[in-house]
Amino acid sequence: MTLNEAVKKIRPLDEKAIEGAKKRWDSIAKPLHSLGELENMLIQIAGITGTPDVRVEKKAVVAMCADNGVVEEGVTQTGQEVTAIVAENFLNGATTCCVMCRQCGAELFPVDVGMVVDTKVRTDLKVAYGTKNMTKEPAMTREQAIKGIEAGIAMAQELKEKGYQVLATGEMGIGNTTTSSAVASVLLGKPVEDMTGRGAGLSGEGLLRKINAIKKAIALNNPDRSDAIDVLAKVGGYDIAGMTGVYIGGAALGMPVVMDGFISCVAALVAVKICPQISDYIIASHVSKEPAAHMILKELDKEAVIHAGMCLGEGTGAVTLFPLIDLSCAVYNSMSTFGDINVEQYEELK
Ligand SMILES: Cc1cc2ncn([C@H]3O[C@H](COP(=O)(O)O)[C@@H](O)[C@H]3O)c2cc1C
Ligand SMILES: O=C(O)c1cccnc1
Repeated sequence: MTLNEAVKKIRPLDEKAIEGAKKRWDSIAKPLHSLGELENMLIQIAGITGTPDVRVEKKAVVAMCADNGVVEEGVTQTGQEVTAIVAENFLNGATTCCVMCRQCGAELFPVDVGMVVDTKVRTDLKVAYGTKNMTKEPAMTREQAIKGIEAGIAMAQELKEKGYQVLATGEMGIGNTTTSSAVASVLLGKPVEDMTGRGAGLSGEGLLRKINAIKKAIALNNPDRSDAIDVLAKVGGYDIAGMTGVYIGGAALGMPVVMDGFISCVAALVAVKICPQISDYIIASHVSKEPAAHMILKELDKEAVIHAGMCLGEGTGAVTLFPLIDLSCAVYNSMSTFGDINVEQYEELK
């Protein structure tokens, strides 16, 4: 499916299914709306999937792996080689996100969308061997950015065919908090200083270099704020593009997509700028510790239920939401209703 085809397929949520899910929650023998956002999450999933019969048994994380040319500017604490090491560790079950997935019964699918080396991770959706250094030239061409997005759409399609019912976005790409801050700064029209944090543990001196590199890249490439693909191509990366595609593909195929942290939220912002309706298909998980994370969530008009000071990436925050979705489903699907029990006891609650 091309980007244009996917965008054309996106429909408003199913109002009948939403009403059905609300009715189901209100019939359950507990105080009304007392599970707060956990109730809203399932109502949203009902609207996305078009049925109040909410089942979220098969869950997948797509981890978009790519390298970012801007790493040459000394904007990260670790070297570029770490991208490939962690990417291969996804296959060995040896990353943080793998451990979390195992614990809660989710599957992780790493994809090489643009790493500088080939590894055992699948390369069939690879667009290029890393982006260019955006402080010297555009990170990607527009065509490459669209190919990156279409890699994400292809993954959503593949996982839908394999029977997955909910997707989460994850990534691995040293330097991708630099590109995320650049994209966010342009799309939100906010100062680079306010949008930039320490990523995976950058020193104070490094943070200054990072801010300066982002400023230089934006000044040189002059991305068009009203054209999210232009912004993504000039100062983004393949990892962000791939995740943008997962949101677009998920929305086109009627699948909920759970956002992870800062990088993941920036990719969602790009998707929503391409097609605002996609927002209805996105579920927020946590508020990353990166300083601009809450601003992106605000721009997306999303409420994240987990405030745990996490800033790991890979999809870890999104996977942390999975057990909460399971708990919510368990209550929704198996609790007794006011109709099943002695109604008089509960009369006051209704
Ligand atoms: C060993 C290691 C494992 C990781 N897993 C996720 N990230 C996280 O850190 C990177 C972004 O931070 P920055 O922009 O500062 O490079 C991304 O790959 C993100 O997923 C990691 C980073 C490291 C070092
Ligand atoms: O919020 C995130 O996803 C994040 C923040 C810092 C480093 N890696 C990921």
